[in-house]
Amino acid sequence: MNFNKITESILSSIITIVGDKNVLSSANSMENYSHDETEDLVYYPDVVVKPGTAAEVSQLMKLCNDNLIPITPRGAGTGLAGGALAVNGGMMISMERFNQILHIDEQNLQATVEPGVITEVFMAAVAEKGLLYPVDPASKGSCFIGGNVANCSGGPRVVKYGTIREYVLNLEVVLPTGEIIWTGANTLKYASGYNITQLMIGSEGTLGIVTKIVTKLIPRPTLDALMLASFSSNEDACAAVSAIFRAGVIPSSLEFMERKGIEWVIEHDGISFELKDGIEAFLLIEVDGTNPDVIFADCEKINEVLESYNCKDVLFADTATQKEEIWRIRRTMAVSVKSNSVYKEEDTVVPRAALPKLINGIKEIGSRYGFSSVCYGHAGDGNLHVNIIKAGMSDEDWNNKLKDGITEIFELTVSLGGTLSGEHGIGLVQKNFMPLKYTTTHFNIWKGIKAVFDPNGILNPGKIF
Ligand SMILES: O=C(O)CC[C@@H](O)C(=O)O
Ligand SMILES: [Zn+2]
Repeated sequence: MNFNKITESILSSIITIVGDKNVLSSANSMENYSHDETEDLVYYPDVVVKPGTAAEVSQLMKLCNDNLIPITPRGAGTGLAGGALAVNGGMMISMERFNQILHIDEQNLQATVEPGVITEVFMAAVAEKGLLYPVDPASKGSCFIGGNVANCSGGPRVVKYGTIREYVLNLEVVLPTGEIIWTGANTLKYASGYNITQLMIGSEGTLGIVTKIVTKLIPRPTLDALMLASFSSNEDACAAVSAIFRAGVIPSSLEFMERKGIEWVIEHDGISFELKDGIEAFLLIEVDGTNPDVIFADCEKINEVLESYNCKDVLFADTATQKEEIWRIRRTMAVSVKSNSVYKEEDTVVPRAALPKLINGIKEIGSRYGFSSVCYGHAGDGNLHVNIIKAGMSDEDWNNKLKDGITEIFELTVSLGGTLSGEHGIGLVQKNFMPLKYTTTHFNIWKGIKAVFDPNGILNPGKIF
């Protein structure tokens, strides 16, 4: 695609639309927008623009569409697949000024929220009304709900409550042509033609820019119980996962952590936690609800399963502080791994009973290619975050051989019935692996959809496929 540069006259049109205080163009002022949380990739846009209304987004889109200027939509920049990087320069549209919770509708258990609201801020606002919005990725304290929509985010509670897909009812979207539409209806059911709302979710800013989100809310569970089970092997821990569901329990979280990940959290975050010798893997298991007898019975069932899968020890968190500490270990793991080592992160997902084969395969591939990995993630969803660590690998192997190792990891994932990303998206860094799973037919369908929404291909070019 041949894009045009932003001329002086286009720049002055941009300033007319949003005002000059909402336009950044010096390298210094754009530094924060030149990267996200994906490894060490840096791409500067030519200009960062911060509109405040859907009408302004519409005018910006029209301007870029008419002049063939690429647009990169941007949330909080916490993405892990390079989806918000301005790989073609051009205009970055930052949604940070869309930061209002517009309405919490307690009659219908719904809320209308702008995309630049921090996920945790939204969760807290609905919690005040006794309600739950359960989609809480590890970065909930800094990510935007709009970015969560774009990436189809999940987090630890997906196993019981589902991804953001289950919570978005309707979206206001600005299309690259400048048209503004509502994608569906504020209803719990939708059988009225192709579902554009669902198509937008996970489209990684390639089809339109979301300017309002209507979400479903649910009543808050009042009770929870948390346990941390330790195992002497990854395989035992992973094998116990599907057995917990077979025993009739759906935990509200079921997370896997390798020992090395916890060691790095302790080192990086100063968390005090006793790691016993011989323990290699952990399952963090939470159940929630409103009936203490049911929660107690669920914990008993889980305990029985854990015993039969060679669990070495189960720590029940007694107090809110202890629960918070255990969750902090899990939630800070991504940041700790990142600050400890150069890494490359994969987001493999398989049907959950295939987890033991996946983790064993990843380690076996690593030993053949000479890389180590730290794995953790949402075991209840069959979703493992595989952090491949550079330490111990030569620059040459890292640059030349690693790609083959990652290809093998994805081939294994696909052979186990899985796919490339469970919740981080494809963005820039995973797109070359897409043919390992998807055929020309899939690519043709995607390209056809893209052309209908974005005939000039200006919106987030170079992402997904
Ligand atoms: O929320 C994030 O930023 C991503 C890290 C996340 O996938 C995790 O499970 O730790
Ligand atoms: Zn995750």
